[in-house]
Amino acid sequence: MALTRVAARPQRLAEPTEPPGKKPHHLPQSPAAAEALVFDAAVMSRQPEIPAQFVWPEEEKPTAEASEELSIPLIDLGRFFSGEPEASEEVALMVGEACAAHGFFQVVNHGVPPALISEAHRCMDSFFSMALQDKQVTRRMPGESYGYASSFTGRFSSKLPWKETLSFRFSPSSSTPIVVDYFTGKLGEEFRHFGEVYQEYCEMMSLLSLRIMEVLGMSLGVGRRCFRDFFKVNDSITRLNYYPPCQKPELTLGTGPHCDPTSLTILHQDTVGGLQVFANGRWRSATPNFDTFIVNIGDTFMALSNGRYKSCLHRAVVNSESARKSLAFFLCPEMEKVVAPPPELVDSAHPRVYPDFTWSALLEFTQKHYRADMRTMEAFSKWIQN
Ligand SMILES: C=C1C[C@]23C[C@H]1CC[C@H]2[C@]1(C)CCC[C@@](C)(C(=O)O)[C@H]1[C@@H]3C(=O)O
Ligand SMILES: O=C(O)CCC(=O)C(=O)O
Ligand SMILES: [Fe+2]
Repeated sequence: MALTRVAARPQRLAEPTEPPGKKPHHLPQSPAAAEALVFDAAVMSRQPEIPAQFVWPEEEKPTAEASEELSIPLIDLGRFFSGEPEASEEVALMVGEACAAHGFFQVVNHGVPPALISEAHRCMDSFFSMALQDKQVTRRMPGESYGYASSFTGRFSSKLPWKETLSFRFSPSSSTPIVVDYFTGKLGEEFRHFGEVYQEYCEMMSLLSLRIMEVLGMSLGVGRRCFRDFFKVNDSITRLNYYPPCQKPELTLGTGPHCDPTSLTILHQDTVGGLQVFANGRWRSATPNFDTFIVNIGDTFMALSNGRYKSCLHRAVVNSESARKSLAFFLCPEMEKVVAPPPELVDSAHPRVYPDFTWSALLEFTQKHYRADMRTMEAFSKWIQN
């Protein structure tokens, strides 16, 4: 990405209040940090080196052994909803084992039309191939979770991820087609088709999330309705990840090692591959499979399970040959709903692991005070209790 300097819009960034005892993980660039750095992927790929801000520390750089494939538990949702109790129990057992071990599985027979998935990928190609200034029209403002971001140059000063993202909100209870309105409102009437594609995609993702919540409820012994009802109304985020080719892929990361702070992530990656999961003490690659969605437990659901299920540690690597894309649907509860495990999951042998919190508080923590990584919940718990 070419390093160009543009006059920074004068903007007061929230004074970061780092969690006590934690070295500032990142500090939003203050206006005094002078001009915002703008990285233009279209130009960068012709530079011999990558900017220093994109070079990650030795201990976090991708390694060759991580490219070995991970055998991902394959969950057949058709079997769970077949009406045969034994089949449902068997599927719930498989999901429970995967979630207790590493918080990661994939679902097949999910009911999402392949044509919709293909069109969603095609629209992503079209959006991210636009000129930077046209994408910047939807630029993400400091502290916000929605909009276009190029490598988060405005948020972080080091370990920049080699990616561009477009994130937007979805709520099934919205009285208007919120995704259509976002695309037509931000980009104009000519983007109505994009909006309709992603509106339908988000509606399918929300329904799929609720079906997966039934499986998770059964697997934890709290019943199929427990988490399905908790997330029936949700305030979720869809993120389009675009990873440009990088001439030094061994020096950087598309997305750094992290657990999603959200509840459940349903991810569809294109055929290029690059998602890696930390399981059994090693990084392993998740091989793309067009017919399945990759599902991972996030921090908020880990708290809802009172720590029984693991928030999945994962990252994304890039390559020098081709761009890579992934669509991530992040299921999130209503903003002010109290996140606390069902009483069945708390007893003398399983005391509360995390304090009550709201998603809005955790989201604000990750957007204004702390860069989500593999210790977000530890830092957040300290932060809200002080
Ligand atoms: C609520 C969110 C914050 C992030 C997007 C969603 C869920 C995943 C989070 C993220 C991807 C974790 C790694 C760091 C991050 C800054 C990123 O690389 O994009 C995180 C997202 C964010 O804060 O924008
Ligand atoms: O692109 C990927 O495969 C992973 C992206 C991711 O982990 C995220 O957006 O939270
Ligand atoms: Fe993630």
